[in-house]
Amino acid sequence: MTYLERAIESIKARNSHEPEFIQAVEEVFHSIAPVLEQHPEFEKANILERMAEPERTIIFRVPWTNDKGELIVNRGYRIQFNGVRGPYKGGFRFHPSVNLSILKFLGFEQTFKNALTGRPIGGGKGGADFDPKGKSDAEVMRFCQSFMTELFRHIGPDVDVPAGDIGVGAREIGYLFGQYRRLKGAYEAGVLTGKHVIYGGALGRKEATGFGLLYFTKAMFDQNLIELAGKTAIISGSGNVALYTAVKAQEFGVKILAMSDSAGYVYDPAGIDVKAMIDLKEVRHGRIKEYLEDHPSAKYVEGLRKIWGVKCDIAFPCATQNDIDLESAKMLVANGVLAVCEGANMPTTYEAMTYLMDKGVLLTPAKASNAGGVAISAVEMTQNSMRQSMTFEEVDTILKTIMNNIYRDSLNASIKYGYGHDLVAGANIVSFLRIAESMMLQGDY
Ligand SMILES: NC(=O)C1=CN([C@@H]2O[C@H](COP(=O)(O)OP(=O)(O)OC[C@H]3O[C@@H](n4cnc5c(N)ncnc54)[C@H](OP(=O)(O)O)[C@@H]3O)[C@@H](O)[C@H]2O)C=CC1
Ligand SMILES: O=C(O)CCC(=O)C(=O)O
Repeated sequence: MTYLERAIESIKARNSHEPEFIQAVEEVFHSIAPVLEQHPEFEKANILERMAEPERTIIFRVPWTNDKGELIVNRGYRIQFNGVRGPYKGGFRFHPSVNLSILKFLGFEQTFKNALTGRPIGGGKGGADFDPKGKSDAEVMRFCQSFMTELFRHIGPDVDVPAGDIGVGAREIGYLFGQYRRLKGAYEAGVLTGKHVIYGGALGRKEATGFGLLYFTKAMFDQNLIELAGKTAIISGSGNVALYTAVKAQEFGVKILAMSDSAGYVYDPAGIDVKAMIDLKEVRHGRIKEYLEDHPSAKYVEGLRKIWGVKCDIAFPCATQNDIDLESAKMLVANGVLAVCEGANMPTTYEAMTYLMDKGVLLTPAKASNAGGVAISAVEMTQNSMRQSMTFEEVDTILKTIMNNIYRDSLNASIKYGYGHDLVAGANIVSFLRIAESMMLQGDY
């Protein structure tokens, strides 16, 4: 058995009840076999097993009272995965499906993604099995206050800097920040990112993940001499990442044919009216099928993953993990898809990813193509430390540069290690090397 095989076996045995976590680890570690051959020192330092074990996992009780006066108990988590390159950094997910496996996969992915940005940030992730959907503002506030009442002692601008993810936007970040400030008795603006711009958030953070995804996609299309303008696309999800993917895609001349939520998708042959979709989702907090009320030519189809049967040139999975399974990938290929560009974290199963690449479909790996959000979170941290703020245009220019750099670095690493134009392998290798070398320099922790 090679070192790589032994390490994977050991990690699987230690985390046998965590399928999403094992999936994320295997995907990265399979890419780095040629790197290990050139760096025998990594085996001696047992880098792989150290990298796959979070530095710290915090699990805590979150009691709160609902509007009926009932006391509800949720479970809160913070995984401080790897702090070798800076304060732990990564979002909170509030969703009923949240468990240790999902948060560990997200924390592991985040560590690699953050290294790709080139910014001085480590990796972490957190959240709770709390569902903000259908809750009043007052209930969400009480939940966030209780969550932060435990968590505040574990985070800080130089320690661990959380942000948003599924179910956590500017509203939740505001309540969390307010409670942190109250408990600390200090205005530590850089303790959370994704804050409202009126009190220390960065202009452009809200748009950054979606816009960054399009900058990365454009770099890939340019490299392959394919025109982006005039293409058709479908986007799963209709949350933060999906909406701003739609905005920038449209600006680049792409026609969005369909978008979804967890109940179903809407198809608009005239092209999705993105402004109306933002109003429906961000302002009115409606379900996606309500889009039909003002757009009678559109149709609504119920069911998870049904959207992948819509014929398109580009698929942007922007909802959640394992959204594109093998069956969905086969539908996309049968309909002639050119590219799958990942906005969500690990939205494509390993089998689906392998199938798509074997069929010549261009694929942008999430940890590279959705890194724009956390990259601009790091810019927000910088602004907060300097007590300054930048214009939207300044932030957008930084975002473009970072996304183009990630594309270039991933492509070069893929070529250097014999993978050709495989951005999945390239992104895994670049980030692995940055983390491994930083760990080697800091001793055997
Ligand atoms: N926000 C950010 O900056 C970043 C987010 N990401 C990733 O992008 C993805 C989307 O995040 P974001 O847009 O912030 O989240 P939001 O909560 O804003 O939106 C999530 C969207 O996905 C849909 N969805 C479909 N199926 C599921 C499911 N099984 N579980 C949860 N949601 C589902 C939701 O529909 P419904 O309303 O019906 O639940 C909703 O439309 C996630 O994978 C996240 O980790 C990655 C990088 C940065
Ligand atoms: O902005 C951040 O810190 C985290 C964003 C995030 O959760 C992600 O990149 O998956």
